[in-house]
Parts: sequence; C-alpha cells; structure tokens
Amino acid sequence: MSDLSVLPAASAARRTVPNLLSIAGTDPTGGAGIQADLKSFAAHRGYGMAVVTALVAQNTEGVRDIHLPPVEFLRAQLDAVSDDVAIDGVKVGMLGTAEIIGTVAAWWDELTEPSGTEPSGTEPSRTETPVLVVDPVMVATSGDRLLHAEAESALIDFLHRADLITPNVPELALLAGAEPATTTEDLLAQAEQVADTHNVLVLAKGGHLKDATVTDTLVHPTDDAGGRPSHQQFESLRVETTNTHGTGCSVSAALTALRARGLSWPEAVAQVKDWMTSSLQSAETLDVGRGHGPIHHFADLWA
Ligand SMILES: Nc1ncnc2c1ncn2[C@@H]1O[C@H](COP(=O)(O)OP(=O)(O)O)[C@@H](O)[C@H]1O
Ligand SMILES: Cc1ncc(COP(=O)(O)O)c(N)n1
Repeated sequence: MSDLSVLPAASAARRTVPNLLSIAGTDPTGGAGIQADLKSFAAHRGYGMAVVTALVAQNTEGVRDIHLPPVEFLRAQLDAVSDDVAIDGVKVGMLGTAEIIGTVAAWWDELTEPSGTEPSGTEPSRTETPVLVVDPVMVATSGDRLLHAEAESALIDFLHRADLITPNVPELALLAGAEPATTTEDLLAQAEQVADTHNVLVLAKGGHLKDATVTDTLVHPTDDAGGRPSHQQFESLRVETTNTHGTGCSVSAALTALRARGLSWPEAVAQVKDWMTSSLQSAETLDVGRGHGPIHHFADLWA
C-alpha cells in the first residue's frame, strides 16, 4: 500500500497561474473594491493578492465612511508584496487622495524602472513588467465620491503608466473635460481624445448609456506615424437588473488576469464581456443586501 501520509506537491518550476495584485479600497459586503477583485481574479484562474488603499464602510446601499491608513503603511504593504512575490499583473482601483496616488506611483516607478544597480540576487524572479490596468474610480454606483475632487489631476497624471484604462461614462467625461456621453459615438470620440492625450489604450464602458444593448469600445492611441489602429466594439444585450455593484471593479480585475495569462486585449475583453453578462444574469440567485446587489462572480463555475 502506498504511503498516504505524503502527497506530492504540483511542480512550481514554471508559473502557469499568474500572481495578480489589486491595489484598491474595500467593500465589507464583498461586491466591489478589493473583495470583488479577488473573486474576479479567482474566476479567471489567477492567484489574487491585495493592498488596501482605503477602508470603506459601505454596503449595497451606499458609502457611510472612509478611513485612510497612513501612506507609509500603504507603502509598507506594497513593498511586502513586491519584495517577495514576482507580480504578473496589477489592477489599480480606488486611490482616494493625491497622496495615495503619489505613493502608488513612486512604488510602481521603482518596481518597473531599471535602478542602474546590479541585481542583488534576492529579487523575486520576474522577467517582464507586470500588466497594469487602471480603473479610474471616482464615484460609486451609489453616487458617493471615492476620489477627492482635488486629486483628479493627480489621477490623470498617473494614467500614462497603464497598459489599459477602463473608464465608465462619467469617468471618461471627466478625463476628456466634456459632458457625459449619451451615445456610443460620443463615447468613442471622448475615448479617442483620452487615448491620445495620455498615450494609453482605453476601454470605454457603455453600461451607463440607455441603449437596449451595452457596448464597450477598445480605443488605441494614435501611433508614431500619426495613424490609429481601428477601434473594436464589444456589444451584448443589456441585462435588466439593479445588481450592478462592483461591475467596473470586476471587469478591470478580470482583464488584468486574462492579459497576464497571455490573451490579447481584444480576446480578453470579448471573454470578460461574456462573463459579465452571465454574472449579471445570475446576480439574483445571490441574496445580498437591499440596494444595488453584487454580481455572481462564479455563475459559470457553480452552474
Ligand atoms: N445592464 C447591463 N447588462 C450587461 N452588461 C452590463 C450592464 N451594465 C454594465 N454592463 C457591463 O459591465 C461592465 C461595467 O460597465 P459600466 O456600468 O459602464 O461601468 P462601471 O461599473 O465602472 O460604472 C461593462 O463591461 C459593461 O458592458
Ligand atoms: C472600494 C470601492 N471601489 C470601487 C467602487 C466602485 O464600484 P462600482 O461603481 O462598480 O459600484 C466601490 N463602490 N468601492
């Protein structure tokens, strides 16, 4: 009889599960922020890690209070992860203040820019710059502000670091300095402006438009020759539900996971859009709270 007391561990010689970090605020009811990101990473086969920028006393009905840990402690959390773990993807959500944005920016720049010093041999074995997705979180579905108004310009300055930004309609309007789009064409024009200004790929999410279908548009900045790769639109039927708490957080985390797993951006967006539709369709099988409930991150897995 074989020895049942020892189970062989799977080989970790080559990492096939990406290490993914969410830098975001919390939602103790589990639908948005870091809690949603961790579920979304797991639903997309990634190993989830989390650094808390802000403790948010919120539920499905709204935000009650926000506590900001000192930025020295935020930096200590970031270093604790990056000193030890090879990070494949980072999703940035709620940042809250200009000081927090500056702290995350300094950490990111040190992590990704060559220091000029010889490696000590103790760094985690990362071969490439991690994927960086920034969800420019400003206002929650409930209408509560999650970014100080005076921190908007600091957030805008942060964006050029991202591989992809994922604004919703009001966030894109703010970034473009325009009124919120009312049509997919307006959304596209604003996304082109923002993509060029910050030289960043933009996924303009159309959930807040009133159409019967929901269209997200992936927009590239113009290239060095002044041309723009054609944009791609991802359309789905609109799910009739008020359980939309955390949709933006979940989408940006899912995209981080799939890109870190090697999918192209269009492949990742197409897959995440399908997943989001079924997560919204199954949201009512959960019974969480009296307000805007969470989506069902594991609808397909549990089916
Ligand atoms: N009612 C809906 N039916 C189907 N998809 C939706 C619906 N609402 C939002 N989505 C999708 O969920 C994601 C988040 O969209 P959006 O609501 O625009 O952003 P946010 O959650 O950041 O406000 C997008 O991929 C969007 O297409
Ligand atoms: C900590 C935190 N981050 C982000 C959101 C936005 O979530 P949504 O707008 O998708 O409800 C939120 N409510 N809380």
